[in-house]
This record gives sequence, C-alpha cells and structure tokens, in this order.
Amino acid sequence: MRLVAGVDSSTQSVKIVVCDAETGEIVRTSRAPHPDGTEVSAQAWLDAYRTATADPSLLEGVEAISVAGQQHGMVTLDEDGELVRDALLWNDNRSGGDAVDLIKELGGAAAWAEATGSVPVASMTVSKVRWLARNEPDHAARTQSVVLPHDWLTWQLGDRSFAPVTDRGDASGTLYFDATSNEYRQDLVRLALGRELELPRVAGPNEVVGETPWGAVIAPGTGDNMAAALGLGLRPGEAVVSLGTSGTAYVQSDRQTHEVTGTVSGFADASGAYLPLVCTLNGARNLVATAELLGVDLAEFDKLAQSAPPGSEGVSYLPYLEGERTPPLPEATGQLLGLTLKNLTPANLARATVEGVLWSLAYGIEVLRREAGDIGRITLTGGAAQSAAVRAIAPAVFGLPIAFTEPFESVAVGAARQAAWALTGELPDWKVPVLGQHEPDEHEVKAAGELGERYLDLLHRNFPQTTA
Ligand SMILES: Nc1ncnc2c1ncn2[C@@H]1O[C@H](COP(=O)(O)OP(=O)(O)O)[C@@H](O)[C@H]1O
Ligand SMILES: O=C(CO)[C@@H](O)[C@H](O)COP(=O)(O)O
Repeated sequence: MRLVAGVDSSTQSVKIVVCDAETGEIVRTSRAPHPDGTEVSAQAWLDAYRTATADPSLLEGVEAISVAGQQHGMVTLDEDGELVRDALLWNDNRSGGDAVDLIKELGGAAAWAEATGSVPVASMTVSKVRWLARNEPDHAARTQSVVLPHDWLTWQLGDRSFAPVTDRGDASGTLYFDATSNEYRQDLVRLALGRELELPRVAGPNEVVGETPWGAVIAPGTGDNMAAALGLGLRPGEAVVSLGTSGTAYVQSDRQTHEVTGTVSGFADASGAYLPLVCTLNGARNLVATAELLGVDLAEFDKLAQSAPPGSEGVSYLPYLEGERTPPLPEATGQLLGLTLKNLTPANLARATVEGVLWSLAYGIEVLRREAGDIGRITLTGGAAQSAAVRAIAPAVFGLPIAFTEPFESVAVGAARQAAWALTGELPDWKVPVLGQHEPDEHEVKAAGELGERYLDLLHRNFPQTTA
C-alpha cells in the first residue's frame, strides 16, 4: 500500500489524514487546535502541525503530502522570509473600509468582478494589504512578499528548500490574481500597497513542488474549500455546503463567474476549473453559541431543534455574531426577532438558529444558481454537517435533496487526493462515504419559500443598506 497525507490547516484546528493512495482508505488521523482569534502568528499553525505529527508513526511510510489551508489570510514576509507581523485571517473584519475604498478606486464592483471574478470584502487578501499600507507603514515597508496560509505551511514542510509556491485555487482568493489568464495583477497590488510585491509562483494542479526533509513529495496544496471539493469528488450540477467556522456553498464550473454584487466569488478550483463560492462568516459557531446559551450539549441541541416546527413559530435568527461578509455587513451584529410569550421556547430558539444559519447560505445559493447553473443536490460537510438537526432541516430551507457523509474530513482527504495525484501522475478515484440523503417534500419546499421571504424582508428592514 502506498501512503499519502493530507493536511487541513483551517481556522480552528489542523487535521491530518493518511490515506491509501489508490483507494483513499483512511488509515491514520490526527489533529491539534489552533489559537482563537482573527489575528494569529503563522508560527502557531506550524506548531499545531508539529503537535499533531509528534508521534512519528503518523507519517511513517508516507510518500507524498499536501497542505490545504483557510483561504485569504495575509502572511507578510520580509526580505529574509521571516514573518513581519501576525497573519490577518479571512474572518478579520478590520479591512472592511479598505475593501470599500478599493472598489471605488478601481471604478466600481463590476471592474473588480471583471478583473478577478470577485468583489473585495474585508476577507480578501487585497483588502488586508491595503489595511497594512494605511495603518502600519513600517510593517508595510518591511513586507517584501505576501503569501497565503497554505503557501507558508507548504514552504515550511519543505524546510524552505524551494521558493514559496501557491496554487490557482487559493491565488484566486487574493483578488490580485486573474484565474482566466492565470496571471497575477500586480497593478491591483500597486493599487492596494503603492508598489508591487514578490508573490509565490502558481504551481500546476498536480505538480511536485518539493520534498520534505524525510523524502516525501510535496504537492502544491490549495485553499480549504478547493480541497473539500476534491475530497468530495464534486461534480457539475451538485453543490457543497460547508458549515465550519465559515459557512460556504459552492459548485464546480468550467467557466469563471464575474458576479457584480459580490455574493458569489469567482474562485478557481484545484483541478484547473472554477469554484464559484458563497461564504458567510457565521457557520457552526452559532449552533455552539445557542447550545451554550440553552445550557445543553450539541446532541440535545439537535433534539430540541428538530422538535420545533418549520419556521420556528415565527422566531427568526439573523446569525451575524461576527459581523458578516455576504452580504457585506462587517459591523453587523446578530438579531433575534419575532419573539412572543408563546413562541419563546428553547426548541424554537434552537431551530431558528439552524434555520438562520442555513438561510444565510440559501440566499447565496439562489445567486449561485443564476450565475453557474442549476443545482440538483447539496452535500453537507464541515464540523456542523454532523448535526442531525442541520441534516434534517436543510432540505426544508434549501428545497433540495441533502446528502451527508460519515464523519469525514473532506478538506484533509482532498489534500491527500492531490498528494496522490502529484505522486502518481493520476488523479485517483476515491469513494466518498455517503451515509444518506434527505429529500425535501412538497410541504418543505413551500416552507422554504416562505422562510426565505421572511428572512429577506428582515434583512432589508434591519440592514437597509442591503436593499440599495
Ligand atoms: N454536531 C455538531 N453540531 C454543531 N457544530 C458542530 C458539531 N460538531 C462540530 N461542530 C462545530 O464545527 C466547528 C468545527 O468545524 P470545522 O469544519 O472543523 O471548522 P474549521 O475548518 O473552520 O476549523 C466547531 O465550531 C465545532 O464546535
Ligand atoms: O474565507 C473563506 C472562503 O472564501 C473561508 O471558507 C475560509 O477558507 C475558512 O474556512 P473554514 O475554516 O471555515 O473551513
């Protein structure tokens, strides 16, 4: 058996899987937590990786490795390749105003969508670069290069024996990369920073970019959502909804989208195609927060949520606990609305939380459908895909069949699949452990329409800027 490893260096933790390169069978796993917060030293990701791999038997016999990472984070390097400051992560909202400025300066949202496939929001690397230039001129002056979380960790795994590399998927989330021509847009870096940056070379999807000190092949790696698409074997006409720290919804496409409202980002994928994607800042943590508020564990939370009727008897939960990105409301806070003496129950509160989180993506999925074609089925992934309530309520909110898997680290497995591709030259066919599928019934589709209208109305009334 030839072994390959995949690393998922995501927001809350690092997860590692070791797989049979031919079948994808998972033979070993490990994980370690990341520090909390939206401003984190990249060194902490390497430390977590070292903790997770401290047992030498984990990577024994592994012939290839690949790192997938949280997208967009700004890792600043000086002329010696040392870290200039802590990384600003994708969910750090301080660059919200910078995104607005950059949109104006390039001539509007359509100009950005045309140039890069996406419209800047606080999350995008280009907005963080502008924030650095504006707020920390000394750090900006020392910054020779900006790389992404997965680029940096990949470079460290190779003991810095090659120049930093990235891949087309993660590069497309910087907003200074054009995934149609596969070229950087240094003019957009200049717009953000006032000068050009040294940027990592964009490796091919199954290129061998280097070797670890212990002799394993290193694959290019990619962004975490791109890796999950690989891990789940995403096919045209199907979507993935991921509920980790973020909420994401995406499809694979053979053409780049250029959606001007910024709801859908026109990212590239890790296979040479595209990955139009909707991302919210508020995924699984809403469920965890409400469960804590109710004083129950996640299993009990699931039971409560499923015991309430669709629509939560009028209780609505706008899940903007960490501000929001889609729609771009970096300063927003969460809202709990429609409460009465009769409906204020733990069950309605639990269900409304799930409905609010799912609805915030359903709203984006409608735009995704318009931009990238119809969607026949959604596969759930990310931490909260293990929630029975999410699985049961999703068909009612999306009005679509919902497939779910056994506990499955789709990002890490996707990275491992890429490693196998780099090792053997062939992208292997790996079986996805689909456990079941819930179909929406007619009543649920109707309920989805009503819930959608209620939430859109609440969004527009509470955040009038979204109606403009
Ligand atoms: N059954 C569950 N219900 C709801 N949330 C869950 C469940 N299991 C895990 N989570 C949450 O999912 C999140 C982790 O998901 P993950 O996809 O690993 O996140 P990330 O990739 O952003 O680090 C954590 O906030 C965790 O508490
Ligand atoms: O910013 C995005 C996508 O554009 C996020 O999806 C990050 O890539 C973080 O992912 P998770 O840690 O939530 O998996």
